[in-house]
Amino acid sequence: MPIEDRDDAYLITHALAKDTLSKLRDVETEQVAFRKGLVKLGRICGYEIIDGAMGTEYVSIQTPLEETTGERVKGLDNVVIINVLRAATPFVEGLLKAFPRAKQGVISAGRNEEAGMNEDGEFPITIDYVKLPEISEKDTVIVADPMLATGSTMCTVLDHVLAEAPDYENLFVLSAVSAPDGLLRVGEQFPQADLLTVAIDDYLDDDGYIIPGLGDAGDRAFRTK
Ligand SMILES: O=P(O)(O)OC[C@H]1O[C@H](OP(=O)(O)OP(=O)(O)O)[C@H](O)[C@@H]1O
Ligand SMILES: O=c1cc[nH]c(=O)[nH]1
Ligand SMILES: [Mg+2]
Repeated sequence: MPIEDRDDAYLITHALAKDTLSKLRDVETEQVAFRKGLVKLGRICGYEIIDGAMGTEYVSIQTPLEETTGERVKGLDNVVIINVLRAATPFVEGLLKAFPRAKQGVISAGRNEEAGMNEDGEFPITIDYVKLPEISEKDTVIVADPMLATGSTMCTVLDHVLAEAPDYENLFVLSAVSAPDGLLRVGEQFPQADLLTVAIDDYLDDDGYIIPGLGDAGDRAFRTK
């Protein structure tokens, strides 16, 4: 079973996903390998979403020799992927290999780390840019961000995504590494979303970093520190 149902999330358990995430965690993995790893992980997660959540339908196929029955993934033309800048950019590049015809939305969201976490364990989030495609009831929406820490970013992003359609249900939140606090926060505020992740880590440190995590995904992919 490639996707395992846990109480707080669905775990993507494909062996290559675990292998790729382990390379991403390694402090010795430098920028290029880190970015490529995020692309690869996005592709694997995309394939797993297709396999575990979308299913196939039978279609009639004419081979060069005779007519037969084949299978086609259902709903591949009705996928929306939301890229949460900045760390999700390489992750989304990988997802697009699985969903090449997806409509894409972009939301630039950043944690105000200087302000720090408030007493409820939330960061103030600055949103600089929002450009979303029209989302229809038929669409499967995947909001991708490799890191789900306190969940402050994802909750703010989902507020924007669902502004026009608050009851929208065909919704996946996809991350590579999640902290229990973030899963809890997003799960409570957006019970209609299915939370998908490759790993649920142990806890958040005092600066809101996931432990053991993989460090700062944006900084490692973009070499900003
Ligand atoms: O769950 P949260 O506590 O909100 O943390 C997760 C967010 O933090 C990181 O982004 P960051 O703010 O570092 O911006 P960046 O992607 O530009 O590096 C990460 O990419 C998530 O978007
Ligand atoms: O551990 C963390 C937490 C937030 N953002 C990251 O990139 N890493
Ligand atoms: Mg971010």
